[in-house]
Amino acid sequence: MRVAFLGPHGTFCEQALRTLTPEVLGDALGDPEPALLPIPSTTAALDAVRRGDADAACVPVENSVEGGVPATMDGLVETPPLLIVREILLPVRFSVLVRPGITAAGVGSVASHPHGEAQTRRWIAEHLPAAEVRLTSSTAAAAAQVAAGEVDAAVCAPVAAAHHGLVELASGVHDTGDAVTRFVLVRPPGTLGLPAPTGADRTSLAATTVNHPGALLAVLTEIAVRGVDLTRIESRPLKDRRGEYWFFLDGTGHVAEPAMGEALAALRRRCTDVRFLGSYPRATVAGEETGAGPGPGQTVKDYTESAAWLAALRDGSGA
Ligand SMILES: O=C(O)C(=O)C[C@]1(C(=O)O)C=C[C@@H](O)C=C1
Repeated sequence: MRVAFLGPHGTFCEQALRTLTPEVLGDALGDPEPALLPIPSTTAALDAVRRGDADAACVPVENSVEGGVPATMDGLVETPPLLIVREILLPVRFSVLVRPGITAAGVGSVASHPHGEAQTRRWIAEHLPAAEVRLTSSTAAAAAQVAAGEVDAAVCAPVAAAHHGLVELASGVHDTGDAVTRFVLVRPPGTLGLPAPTGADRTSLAATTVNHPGALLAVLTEIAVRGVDLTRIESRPLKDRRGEYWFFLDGTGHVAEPAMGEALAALRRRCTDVRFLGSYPRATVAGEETGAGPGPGQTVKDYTESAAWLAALRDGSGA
């Protein structure tokens, strides 16, 4: 199997993918040791899976400082559908890499991925105020441009130095400590089925609805009344219908569980379009709280018991 990732070698995306153990990869993809395939953009990585040139892709979806990655969100709602089967949380720490012999005084230009630039903007303004800032398709692409002599410095992962023959001019240059980027592993639905529920899962979906007063509130209410803990909401324009949006919603729970299943069915009735993007084990970083549990009447046991009670009413055996 081949897993596409945002390349070239040395990206945070590659590091995230490499944190997955053979056991997890075997479980998620059916192959514990897939070949890793660097692809120059998130869009191209998702396209490669849709075309069958790759069997899965690892792509960045959001960063705790800069927010969602628009190209990934737009790519996830395209068709044919792709299924998120794992999420990976990677703490991100940036270095400034240069060709050997270059000093800060010799840096006239500095390059990074837009999310990398956003997380180091203050540092760059203070330490390289005269440098022209250039944006690249990934942080490692910036390192490759430095190696090729096209730009003087790259703001990227320290591991990119070894891949591109560069040296560290500065390390720990991020403006906010403890930044985390969330990546997802996607594959086509079908063959392997969904990841099994673990009891600590997340479900991702995208929904769009016609505009009327309270339309979004109604969507959120369907989720809230079933005790699903909403962990993210973000919107992207529909693009071909001005003023209409995809709402990207993440909530705790698995589609196989009654609360999430019922919430999805309700959204299907209420929304113009709903895309199920996947149910997969929830990742946490060290020391992170997992959030509040279900409220009164909202546990899986509560749902199962009330469904059994209703079934008995319907078949005449209960009252
Ligand atoms: O360019 C990379 O190295 C990536 O993996 C992409 C990405 C992102 O899209 O947020 C990942 C982590 C960092 O937040 C900066 C860039």
